Amino acid sequence: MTIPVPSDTSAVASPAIPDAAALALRAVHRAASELRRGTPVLLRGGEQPLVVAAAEAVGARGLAELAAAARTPPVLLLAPARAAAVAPTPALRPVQGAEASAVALRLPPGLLDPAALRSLADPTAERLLPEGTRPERVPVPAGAAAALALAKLGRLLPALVAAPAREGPGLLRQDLLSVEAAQVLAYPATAATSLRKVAEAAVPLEAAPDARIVAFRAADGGIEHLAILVGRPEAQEAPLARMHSECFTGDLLGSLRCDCGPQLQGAIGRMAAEGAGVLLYLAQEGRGIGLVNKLRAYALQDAGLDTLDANRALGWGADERNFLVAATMLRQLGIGRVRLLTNNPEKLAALAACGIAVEGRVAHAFAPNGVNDGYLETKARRFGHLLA
Ligand SMILES: Nc1nc2c(ncn2[C@@H]2O[C@H](COP(=O)(O)OP(=O)(O)OP(=O)(O)O)[C@@H](O)[C@H]2O)c(=O)[nH]1
Ligand SMILES: [Zn+2]
Repeated sequence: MTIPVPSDTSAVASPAIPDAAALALRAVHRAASELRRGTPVLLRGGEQPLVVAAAEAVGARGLAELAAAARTPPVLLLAPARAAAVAPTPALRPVQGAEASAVALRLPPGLLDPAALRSLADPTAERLLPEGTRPERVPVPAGAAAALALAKLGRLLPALVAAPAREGPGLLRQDLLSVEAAQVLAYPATAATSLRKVAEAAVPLEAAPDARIVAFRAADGGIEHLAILVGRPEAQEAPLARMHSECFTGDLLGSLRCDCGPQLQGAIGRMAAEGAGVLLYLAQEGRGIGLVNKLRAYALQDAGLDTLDANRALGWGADERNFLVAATMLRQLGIGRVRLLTNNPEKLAALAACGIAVEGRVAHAFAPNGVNDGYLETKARRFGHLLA
């Protein structure tokens, strides 16, 4: 029996990326998974390693492992916006550089418990703290910014228990995974540039019978990003393109809270009408915060915050997406110039900054549906979205 060889081997071959980059991606991806399991990890880079665990995931066992590896009692690391809600007192000293993006709080013994940590981390899980147990601000340890970044890569709330690690063989016996702070900070760019085509097939769509899907995977082994090609966009001078961030609720369920469903279908329909286009379906649910955190943000929006303040209250930025992913995919598809379907000026600037020539913007606004009116109004007023 002969095994058929695909005619386009670029669809299956995965050119090697430099060893150091591959090892860095592996180390960071593993460490983020450990945090999701409630296991502590070691962050190296400062004068002494920091042992950290995710506040929303750590249980009694993880806290005991952390204590065994720590030189001092742990502190709680939070993003500044969340810390302002938990401990509204001035910082002890002005903070500078990367550490300005984190706040450290001393944890009174009563709060070093999984349920208390979860409620300190998560504004949607808040419960009253016992009288006199308000956490107090302390100096931020080196590596705090990388610790918060690692939790975010694991799509966890940026809230961690952290302590300087003990030196010596005792630490090795703990068998904790270790990762470099610099590798964590470089991860989004390293992962984006490591994307490679891993599969390709024709998938005729109701609105676009001549459609293909090309799947791209990063060397970290994480979730794939998809390109939906209508016709042959690579043969056009500057084809229609859309960078569409995944929205489980809007794209799949038809949620009325956002405009993603109509934007997705509308983009494909428009590309079919023009005869060609490329829609990049990016695994960046919730503007990069993940579905679980988007649901938390929705709960905060139901309590009165808008979409931007809800992200910040959870400790995230307003928009955590990285569009280098999209530029890498376009380049591998042989598309260097595009007309971008979007209302978001940040997307135009971000794609251009990654080396794709953005020849113009094609407006992509849909009428409010009675539920998403406030959301669309916030996008225009606070994100600068263009309405036409
Ligand atoms: N965090 C958060 N994400 C949301 C919310 N509503 C929708 N999203 C996410 O926002 C993303 C949709 O953004 P896009 O449509 O790609 O882009 P955009 O920034 O709105 O710009 P356009 O190109 O004009 O649509 C999806 O990942 C949604 O899951 C929300 O209230 N909070
Ligand atoms: Zn949506």
